[in-house]
Amino acid sequence: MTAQDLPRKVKIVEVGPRDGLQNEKETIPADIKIALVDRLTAAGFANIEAASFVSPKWVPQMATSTEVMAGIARRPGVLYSALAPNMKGFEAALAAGADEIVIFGAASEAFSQKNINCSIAESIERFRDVAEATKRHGLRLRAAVSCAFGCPYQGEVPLDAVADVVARLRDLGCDEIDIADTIGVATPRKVHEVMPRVIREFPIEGLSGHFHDTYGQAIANIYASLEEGITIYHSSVAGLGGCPYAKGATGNVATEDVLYLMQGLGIETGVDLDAVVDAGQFIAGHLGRKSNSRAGNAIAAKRQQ
Ligand SMILES: CC(C)(COP(=O)([O-])OP(=O)([O-])OC[C@H]1O[C@@H](n2cnc3c(N)ncnc32)[C@H](O)[C@@H]1OP(=O)([O-])[O-])[C@@H](O)C(=O)NCCC(=O)NCCSC(=O)C[C@@](C)(O)CC(=O)[O-]
Repeated sequence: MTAQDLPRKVKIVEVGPRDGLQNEKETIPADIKIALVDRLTAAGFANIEAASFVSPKWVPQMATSTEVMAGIARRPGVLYSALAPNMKGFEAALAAGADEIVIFGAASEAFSQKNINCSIAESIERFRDVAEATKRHGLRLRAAVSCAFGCPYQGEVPLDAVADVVARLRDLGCDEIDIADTIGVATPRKVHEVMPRVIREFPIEGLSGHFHDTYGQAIANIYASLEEGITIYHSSVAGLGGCPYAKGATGNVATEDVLYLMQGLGIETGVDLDAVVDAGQFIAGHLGRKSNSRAGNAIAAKRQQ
């Protein structure tokens, strides 16, 4: 396969304000989160994961989600997504005006227990109510499948387990399903095994690749996913993040790096790389550390010359 055969256009879902920030120890003021989302909106993303309505005891950083959703300057046509693990989360996300509800399950029993305190089967039952309510209110429904490429607790995750969860989430009426490498252990070979298997269960146009970059493989894994025809990718500005229930896992692949890759391949994203570099420098500055984006730092350094 050559670069000519890759998709010509992809959707990048910016998950920095949620997946990126949820793991930060210091409480980030809502106005900083709002300023970040507004910068990302201005950069041209069609979909931003802005909030998470989960137990504040489990993930304290997301406790300001209602305030964040109320404060952002929404651009018409942009989807602002929010995580909701149960009906309590759904009601809060609905009241906050989320455009898309994200339920989040796992292909690994052990991870499901640690992350949402229930088995995979129980999670599907909880999600059923959320899915029905989401559809009833005319909102979009997305689902994440954590540990699709490996689990921090049980290690190897069988392909059939991934496919089975994808099929169960499909049956709940999901519009989009995220195939997540929660701990960043995948390599392209694994991607070429997992993606074709899940494509058999769910329309390819609605499948996304959600890669963490713990082992530095995320860009290679995205390229492998492009070769499989996947056209939706998640990334986090400045490479923010890590999962609170996956120790040692680093952030999502940096959005700036993904945009640089897509630009180089001539693949349309509709997102302004320079504006994302600015957003990355803004949030890294607030956190008092260097951005994790190689491309973002290189572009920022070049501007100083
Ligand atoms: C799912 C639960 C709630 C179960 O937690 P539980 O303790 O089994 O739930 P519960 O129903 O027994 O409720 C316990 C307490 O939480 C409250 N509660 C219950 N639900 C909510 C809610 N929605 N919003 C606010 N509060 C809530 C509830 O009211 C109660 O409060 P109390 O009476 O003790 O004061 C808990 O395990 C939880 O919140 N987990 C969150 C885990 C999480 O957010 N993980 C990170 C996101 S997933 C991720 O990052 C992976 C992803 C998506 O990016 C893809 C990838 O890379 O893999």
